[in-house]
Amino acid sequence: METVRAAERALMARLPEGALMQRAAAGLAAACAELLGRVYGSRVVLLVGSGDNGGDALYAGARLARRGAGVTAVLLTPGRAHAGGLAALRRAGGTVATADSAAVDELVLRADLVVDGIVGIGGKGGLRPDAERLAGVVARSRAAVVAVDLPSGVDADTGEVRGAALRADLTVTFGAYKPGLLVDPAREYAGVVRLVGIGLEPPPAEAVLEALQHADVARLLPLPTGESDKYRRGVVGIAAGSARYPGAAVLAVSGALRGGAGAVRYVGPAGDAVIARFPETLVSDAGPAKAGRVQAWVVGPGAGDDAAAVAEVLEADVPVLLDADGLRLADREAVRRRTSPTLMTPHAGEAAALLGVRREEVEAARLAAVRELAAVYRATVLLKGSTTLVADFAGGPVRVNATGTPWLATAGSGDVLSGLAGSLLAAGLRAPDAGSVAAYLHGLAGRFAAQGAPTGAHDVASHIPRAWRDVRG
Ligand SMILES: NC(=O)C1=CN([C@@H]2O[C@H](COP(=O)(O)OP(=O)(O)OC[C@H]3O[C@@H](n4cnc5c(N)ncnc54)[C@H](OP(=O)(O)O)[C@@H]3O)[C@@H](O)[C@H]2O)[C@@H](O)CC1
Ligand SMILES: [K+]
Repeated sequence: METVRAAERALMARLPEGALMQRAAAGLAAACAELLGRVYGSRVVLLVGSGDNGGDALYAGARLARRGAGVTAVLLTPGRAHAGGLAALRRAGGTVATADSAAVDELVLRADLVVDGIVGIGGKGGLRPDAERLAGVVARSRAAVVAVDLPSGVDADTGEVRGAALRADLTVTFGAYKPGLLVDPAREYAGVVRLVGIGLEPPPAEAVLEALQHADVARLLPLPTGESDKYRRGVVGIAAGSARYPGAAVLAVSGALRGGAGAVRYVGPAGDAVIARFPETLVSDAGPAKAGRVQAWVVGPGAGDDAAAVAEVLEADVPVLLDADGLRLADREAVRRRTSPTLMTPHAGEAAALLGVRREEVEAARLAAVRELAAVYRATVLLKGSTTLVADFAGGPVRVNATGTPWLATAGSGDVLSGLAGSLLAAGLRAPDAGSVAAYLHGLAGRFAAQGAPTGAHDVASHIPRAWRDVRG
């Protein structure tokens, strides 16, 4: 499993700094050269802060200057720039300016490439005023922007962005991905992220985030054996849909049929619509308590105000997935009391309502929000959005899903996800695995369905089998 994590400052500090910085600068310079195409004669501006992040930029700038680029370092804190890097740049023929000199805006506006070495993992707080002003000039420039380690102004550990930050086309990061490069809103500022190995392997036990890859998902997928019958493969119960929203039931069932459970049992008022589309569904209109045995429940998509169904499901001693109206109707104490796993799948708006904060606060601090919700409900929480996060109340790394696509932001897409994740729960996956595997398959299916064009939720569901095949290789 590829582990992504917060920057490990203590570990880095024990290693020979000069050597690591040279490796970092070499990787950075190579990426810049690739982006420039032709290095000789190009105009490069380095924005240099007072720490080692600026040192990386200076050494990389020296490498580009040796290959014939015109390189100017703009120092934000003259007198405190990395001394070795500055000397190397000067030796290579680079020039130096200070951020307050009148010519700096012109330099930035005419540059082919701007290298953001203002601040890296050592940054605290947002950009300071002089850096903020420069960020504005960079935004007006046509230059390509390469961020060193991470875009200056974003929070490396949380992905939060308070105030202005540099917007990069490419971020060259060293040793390990930082949460700020993977979690929105910071992720948006990073552009394409390239990892340059510098010989630092983070200890997995200290990971803050982790991302499943194909091989991890393939290991977790529930596969039938010779012994399997439909009951051994698990029955998933779907309590969803209403007279007003029968489509939510159909879509949740469409996801559930492709999640590995042996059978799907539907309970609710949309049975006719479900059967018409998926005749293999077991349908009943009695409440969940009378529906017969299931190995996991999904409750909520399009369910309207059926609080009784939600309460009945929460009493069941099997894993429960709460989505949409189910999140709103569930009693917090009833969820906390449960001894079987609960998986909650809110989007930012629903998470905000549950936490009693504004939606913008959840969007600005997704990592903190998903952890808090998991702790408050003693549940596993899958926070949907441009980067889907899965946190468990027991702690451990938060899982970030890498397969999503903006095309998935379409009506009914969440209903498909809930059915799929519920089916994986019924097939025996742990709640964090069911949530993260479902998000992974759903994201891939969304990509296959969309292929660069708008798509509907039913189409995403019908591409789930292709996602399975893709994962299994
Ligand atoms: N260690 C290693 O082995 C390797 C590390 N590497 C590289 O080093 C980077 C980390 O370097 P670092 O620790 O020197 O911190 P860094 O991010 O440059 O910033 C700290 C400086 O900035 C200042 N400052 C703080 N906040 C600020 C703000 N908001 N706005 C402006 N300034 C602010 C603060 O000074 P202050 O003014 O607060 O006294 C301090 O001087 C890392 O990201 C990677 O690029 C690679 O070479 C690989 C090997
Ligand atoms: K930076």
